[in-house]
Amino acid sequence: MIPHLLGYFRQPLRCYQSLAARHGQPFSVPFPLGGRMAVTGCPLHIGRIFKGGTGLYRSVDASAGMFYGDNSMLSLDGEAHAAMRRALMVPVLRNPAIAARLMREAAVREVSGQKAGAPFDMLDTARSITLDVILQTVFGVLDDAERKEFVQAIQALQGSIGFFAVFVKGLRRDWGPWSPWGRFLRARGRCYALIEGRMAAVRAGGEGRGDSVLEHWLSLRDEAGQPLLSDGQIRDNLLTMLFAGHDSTAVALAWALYWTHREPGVLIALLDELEGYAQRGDIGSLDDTPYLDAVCREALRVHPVAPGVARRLEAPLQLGEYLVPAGDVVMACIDLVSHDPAIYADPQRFMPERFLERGYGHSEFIPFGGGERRCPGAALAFMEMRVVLATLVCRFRFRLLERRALDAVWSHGIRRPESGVRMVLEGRRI
Ligand code: HEM
Repeated sequence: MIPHLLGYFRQPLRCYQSLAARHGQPFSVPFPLGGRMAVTGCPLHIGRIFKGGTGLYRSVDASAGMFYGDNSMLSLDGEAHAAMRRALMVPVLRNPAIAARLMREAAVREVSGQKAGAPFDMLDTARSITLDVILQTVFGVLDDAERKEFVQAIQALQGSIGFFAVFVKGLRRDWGPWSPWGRFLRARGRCYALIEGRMAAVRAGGEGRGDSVLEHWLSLRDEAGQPLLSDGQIRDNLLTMLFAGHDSTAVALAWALYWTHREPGVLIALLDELEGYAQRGDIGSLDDTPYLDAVCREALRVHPVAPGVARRLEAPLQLGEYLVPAGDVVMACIDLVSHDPAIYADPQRFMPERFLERGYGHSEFIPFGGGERRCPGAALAFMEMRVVLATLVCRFRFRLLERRALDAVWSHGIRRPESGVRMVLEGRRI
């Protein structure tokens, strides 16, 4: 178990490729939270995993609620999960035109604050942009003081999640504010207090722009005219959105900007396609930009934010010749399928054109997972990648400081570029 875990955490892709070469797919490894896990990057198996119905799976970690709150869609299973998703699945992009405008403004504001000629970390900049966007999407407009408080509270919560507490349940105990779990609980309490304050303000004064996720959830009613969601359900799921909704998008954006500036041909082709957007600045010019889409898809393919998505089985599941027993975990391995040379020729190379030359199936391109737990923020995240990337390359000239191949390292439960993507702002294009 230990050598597997060490190899996995250092280089998940290499570890899984060597196990797949030795044992075929799916192959089985010990699962840190109990039992074994059948891992597969075969599109046929992945399709089968994603087709499994509501009753087939339960959470891989029964105590997930300890992190996100018991009402979070991340903590629920089976029918309770399906019902919560039905209630909560407002299109996060309720008004795409407004969302795109705020994404563009957030991108310009953040980068305009950089000093020309001084090195900066593009991942940090992307995080500020995506945090701003998700806060405005979830809560509507916040004043500067409120925004600052939310940003500090979310960053403190993120910084408080210890690596070991994720995998060692015994460490999830409150031994005071200096203990790892105690620090986490207090940081989460601060976020709860801010969210509850915002809910009260919206209720009391109708504060808000009218199109925020919070306002929508507060307005939902059941057949008897009673609120559909309790305060606890709204609070836990708002925190889930804030948490799940910014870091992963920032990482994907940072990788897209890294490759765009590492491969000069990619930047040239992108600027060529985006000429209309650069001249007019209207979001409508981004409606038909296949190369921009392909760059974003390729960044998600080469560097999946999560190595795979896992489900614990309630009933046995046949994957090829292997019957995975109930109680074990199955993983649709994003890393393996994204780097399968039979699907993506020369998989280590960043080649956006591959997405122009052919389409990829739902089980071949899975950066957002699939089935009933597919990422509910996928449309928002993809749109944000497109708008922010297009805006930054059209408005600003950047130089990449580290041209070497960057590894991905674990951070706060996802993987990010090891040194954050160091860049220099060389000037403005427009
Ligand atoms: C590039 C950015 C993003 C990537 C790569 C990403 C990826 C993922 C993946 C792989 C999953 C697991 C899916 C599964 O189990 O099949 C997931 C779940 C989730 N994501 Fe995202 N995500 C991104 C952005 C977002 C955003 C912007 C939001 C919120 C607005 C969000 C909210 C969530 C939530 C709430 C879940 C849990 C869904 C459930 O368990 O039912 N994500 N995401």
